[in-house]
Amino acid sequence: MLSSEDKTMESRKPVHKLSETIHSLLGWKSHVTSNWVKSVCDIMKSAPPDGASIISKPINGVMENSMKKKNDELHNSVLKIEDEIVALTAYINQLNTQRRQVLNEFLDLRGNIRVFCRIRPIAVPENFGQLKAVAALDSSNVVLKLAENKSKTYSFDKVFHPGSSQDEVFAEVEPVIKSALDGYNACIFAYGQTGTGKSFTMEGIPQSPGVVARSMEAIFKQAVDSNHVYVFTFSMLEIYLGNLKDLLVPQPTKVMDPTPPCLSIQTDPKGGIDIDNLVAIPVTDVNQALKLYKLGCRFRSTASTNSNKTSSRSHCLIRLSITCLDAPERRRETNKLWFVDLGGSERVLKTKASGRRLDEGKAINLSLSALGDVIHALQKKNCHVPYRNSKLTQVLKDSLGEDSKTLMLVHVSQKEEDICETLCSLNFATRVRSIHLGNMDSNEERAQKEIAIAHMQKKMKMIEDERQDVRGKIEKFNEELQKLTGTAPSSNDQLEASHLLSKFNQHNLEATRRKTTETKEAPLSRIPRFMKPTVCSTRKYGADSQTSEEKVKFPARRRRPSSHRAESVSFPVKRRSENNSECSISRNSCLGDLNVKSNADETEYSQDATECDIKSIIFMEHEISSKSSTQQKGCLVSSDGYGKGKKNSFISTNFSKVDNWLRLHKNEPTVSTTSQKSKRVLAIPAPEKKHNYKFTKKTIANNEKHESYVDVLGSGRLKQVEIHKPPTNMENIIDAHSICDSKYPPETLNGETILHTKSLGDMFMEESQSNLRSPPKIWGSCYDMNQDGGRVNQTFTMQKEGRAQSPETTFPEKNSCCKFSPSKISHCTFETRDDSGSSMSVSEQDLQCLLLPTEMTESVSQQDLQCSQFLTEMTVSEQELQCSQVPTETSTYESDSEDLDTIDQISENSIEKTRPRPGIHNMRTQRALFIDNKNPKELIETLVKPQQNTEVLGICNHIIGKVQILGASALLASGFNNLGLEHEFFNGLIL
Ligand SMILES: Nc1ncnc2c1ncn2[C@@H]1O[C@H](COP(=O)(O)OP(=O)(O)OP(=O)(O)O)[C@@H](O)[C@H]1O
Repeated sequence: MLSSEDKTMESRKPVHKLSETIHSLLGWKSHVTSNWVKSVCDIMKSAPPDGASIISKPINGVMENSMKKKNDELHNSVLKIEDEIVALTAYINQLNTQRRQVLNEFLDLRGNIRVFCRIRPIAVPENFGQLKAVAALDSSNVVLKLAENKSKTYSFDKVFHPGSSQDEVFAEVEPVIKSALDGYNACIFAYGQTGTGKSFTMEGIPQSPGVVARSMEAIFKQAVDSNHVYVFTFSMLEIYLGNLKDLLVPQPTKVMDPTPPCLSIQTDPKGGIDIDNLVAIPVTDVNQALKLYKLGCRFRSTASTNSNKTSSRSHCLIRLSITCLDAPERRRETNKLWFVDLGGSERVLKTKASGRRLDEGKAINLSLSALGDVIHALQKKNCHVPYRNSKLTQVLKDSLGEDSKTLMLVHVSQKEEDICETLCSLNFATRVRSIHLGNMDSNEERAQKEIAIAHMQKKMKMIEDERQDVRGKIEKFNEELQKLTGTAPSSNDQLEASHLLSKFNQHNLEATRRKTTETKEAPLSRIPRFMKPTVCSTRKYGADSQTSEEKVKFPARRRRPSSHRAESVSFPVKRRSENNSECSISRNSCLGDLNVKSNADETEYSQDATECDIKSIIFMEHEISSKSSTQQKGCLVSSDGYGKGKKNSFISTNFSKVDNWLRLHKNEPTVSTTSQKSKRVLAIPAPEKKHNYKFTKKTIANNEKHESYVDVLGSGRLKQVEIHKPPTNMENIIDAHSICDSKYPPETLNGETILHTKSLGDMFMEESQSNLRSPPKIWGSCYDMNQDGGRVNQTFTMQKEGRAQSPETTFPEKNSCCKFSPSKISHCTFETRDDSGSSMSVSEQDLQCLLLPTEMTESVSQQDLQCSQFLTEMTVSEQELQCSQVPTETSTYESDSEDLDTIDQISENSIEKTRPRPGIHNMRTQRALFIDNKNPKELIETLVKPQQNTEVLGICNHIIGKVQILGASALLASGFNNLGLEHEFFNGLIL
């Protein structure tokens, strides 16, 4: 039997021995023509890989030589092309370096800060009766007609007349974009009076995109064209009323929405500026960048003013971070390119702005003046530059100085009525321009500079043409190479790119890891108290700063509705089209119909961008791009998609902020109250469970005051009680002093005052010694425990006046007894929420309330109260506990202020010192203990010395009797009668 391998060999045999077969054929059949032999050889040559070995085996000397020759030729030509490509690549690199040098020289000559002036055209309806105050003299001079025979000329690097197109503007902006790719920090900003076309220049209109869109396109194209691999991240923020706002994060529109984390400006030791918490999204191509830009624009705050129907009420800043690891000649490994659409300067008198519009205008003017101061200081080469005077200059600090390229586009209006603003803008722009050019330059020097600049421009053009030529040649050679070898030329690039990407990812990952380890929080227990986060700081810095433990314990607080939000109403945007309305709206709302929540003087804007909007751009794009990115050089961020498979660490790191926020948005804290308005709380004790309680504070219902201190039993030690908004549906009476057991004086454990609460049984007993009168429908008790000790810290007594509503709130009328064990009484958490409708949360399982009979009135006597089996340390079964559900709805008996007064009173005075207001305090105490005791002193005495009360003896004896019965029963049950003791013995015990 032949094995499968042998069979394969057998099947290959004829092909392997084809040359020998031909030999033999030639010998045997001399009539076979040489043509036939040639054709057979051709077939062999074109045979599939299996036949490759045949080629290597020469048929004869001639064929061997010709084959070798051909192979060599092929090999040589491949080598030659490869050499050419290498040489051309080296040349193109040389040209790149030259171009970079020339560009820098050019920009240096022009100045690190270049200033362009753009004159806004007057629209036809506006044109009527308008005189033109500004005109472009030539491509670099502008004339301002101040009076009939007085005018002033201003010089700028470039002047765009009213008819200039967006293309023309961008052509002048492009060198700065190139500088950004060369590793320089760059900043392009639009300045000018409101309504002069800043947003038109930067953002553009759909038919004619602005500088931002064009720059994005150019930068991605140049990145692909270059021989380097770049990684880009996109961020967008606005400075509104002096505050930074991330435009890529949905802003809260509802009261319940969580507040996004605060953006804060950080300076690194090298002077670099970073914005903490600003979302930076990696973008791999221009489409992603533009989609994010569009999304951010939707979030911008705009409003209708007298000067502009869609006036920007903030400064909008777009940041493109560029990282390139394989280009040591670049200025920086990571640099930033800023696009800034400044808010329009406006004269309040003219715009007649008031309210919020006025505030916005003032904030804009202030920051613009701070920008002017910075520029002035830079111009004067002052040692102190006042960057810190505004958020705008702080953010742009490292992009405005010496080592960066700045381009300012000043916008002016032609209208005569705007002449003052135009004059201010032109003066400001001239001041900016003079930073580098210097006012001291003579005309001759300036002329020389202009010649040098022109020369540089020529040189740059030549280099650029040459580069294009060389690039064309390289492409041709690559195609030839592809034909010869059958391999794609980009494979090397891809390999290189993926290598660089992994390097970049590693770099980022390490940086992130370093950052996290540096900032890793020490365990809270080890941190000094003053360093621990406060509620405010936790709220300010968002949920991120909370430990997971904290998150579990204290669900994120909901935003307290600010007054203006509370006033917000929804109405269609179209109705607000009048100029100078007091409503700021998102940019998108100008385009489409939105549910804008706004009001007069309302500057909050509804943003309709949802989670989906962001995810669709951020995540979907990355999913898509991950497939296409391998095709591109310079567009290298890949991902396996959101939430599945292996994720690109870099992306995941960068997305985490968005994702966290979105998660935060989703996981709104759910209020787990069991005592919502109409919900009932089980009074029957829940099966005991092991709790890991760590309640350290109680929130006790009350009104505005936030905290009060209760000095318990005059011990001098304060127990902190936090007070929030009152639950309107429940009364809480805290009579800590009334339930503290005098037998066990308070002690301190871990700095906390520990109250040995009087057991409920004791209280019950005591109360029964007094005249029972008008017992409340509900009363209950709860206490909290520390995780470890199970110590009772505090006891609350709740009660309800009036009739219980529940049919379950029945109690045996005759035999009105209540059996319970304090040991079964578990924990109770009182929790009020300031904005959630004053709910009170009482843990269902933890709260064990004792319900007294509904019909229990003054007529209830001591005999009726057959509270016979009261055993403080015994667990009483659920059946024994004749308790039922307690409705939490309670009537408002006393005003909240009264509650507060009482608490205050308690806090101020120890029990001994207390001079409670007769009435309220008295009533409380009485209600707490179900007794009618006119004098609180008497009450205390009753508590402290119950034995002195003669009536007490009766009930005590009664209880003792019951205990004896129980004891005897226990003895019987455990078989003591077997010892020979007679029934009389047990009866004697009982009686
Ligand atoms: N060069 C221009 N060509 C055509 N229309 C223009 C031009 N410049 C501005 N406009 C138009 O003028 C109006 C106001 O422009 P824009 O909103 O850009 O001003 P702005 O300076 O950004 O104002 P603000 O500072 O209040 O935001 C827009 O309708 C815009 O389309």
